[in-house]
Amino acid sequence: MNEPAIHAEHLQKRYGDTLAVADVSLRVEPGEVLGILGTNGAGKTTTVEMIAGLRTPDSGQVTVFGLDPRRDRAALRQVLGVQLQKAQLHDTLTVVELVNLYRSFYPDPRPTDELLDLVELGSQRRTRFDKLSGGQQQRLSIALALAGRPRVVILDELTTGLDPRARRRMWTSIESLTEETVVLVSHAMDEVERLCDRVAVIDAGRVVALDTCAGIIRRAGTAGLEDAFVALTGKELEHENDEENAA
Ligand SMILES: Nc1ncnc2c1ncn2[C@@H]1O[C@H](COP(=O)(O)OP(=O)(O)OP(=O)(O)O)[C@@H](O)[C@H]1O
Repeated sequence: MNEPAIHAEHLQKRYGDTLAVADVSLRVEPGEVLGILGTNGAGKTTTVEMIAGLRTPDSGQVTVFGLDPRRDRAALRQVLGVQLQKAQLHDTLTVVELVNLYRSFYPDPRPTDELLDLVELGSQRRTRFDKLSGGQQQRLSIALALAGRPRVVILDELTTGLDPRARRRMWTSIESLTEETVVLVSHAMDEVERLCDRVAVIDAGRVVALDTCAGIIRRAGTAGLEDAFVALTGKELEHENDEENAA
């Protein structure tokens, strides 16, 4: 079998008394789009932060194309792009300055215009980061995650806070990433069903299902992914975009 893009085995992470990640094992194949689906506080962000080397697991192992995210930091930076929920960027730099700053970290970066087009920020190129809307800031952070042509991209809450049109356009952009391995943290069923080859359902820090959407639905014996999620976790997902989508 080929080397996996991501191989996580029995990851565990605690914050004080909170067991954020109890036991997460995942294998993501190169080129695959894996969704991580779970309710608030399920442990999704902590899981991807351990994959990205931003947090050290208390126990367990993770590799990204064979690299240890903590030990092989410099090498990992060349293969992994991360967009986290809250981007912390230099507020006073403009969109194009930030894009070019990030491009400068890599030997063969994507062209500036390609990045701006991908997230539809071409007309905001001279706007300072702190003058962008929340959705624009989020789109910029996705462009920055893709600047170095990473082999693996982690996107945490790709479209949360985006309006319905921006959401659909972002999906189209992600669908154009055919070479990359993508880990997409989400609590939106429609997003996961459209974009992901397989889905890991995480509940209370554990993987309770890891399969294609169709496989998860079949095993749960439900009509759709949403009902399967409820059957697996006993919890409902929030629907922050529903009202907007109906508009
Ligand atoms: N830095 C931290 N310090 C203390 N507790 C934390 C910290 N980060 C997360 N937690 C707790 O760990 C648990 C898992 O959090 P995590 O952010 O990984 O979940 P999540 O599934 O990404 O949630 P969300 O969908 O709300 O982003 C939660 O109970 C959260 O409150």
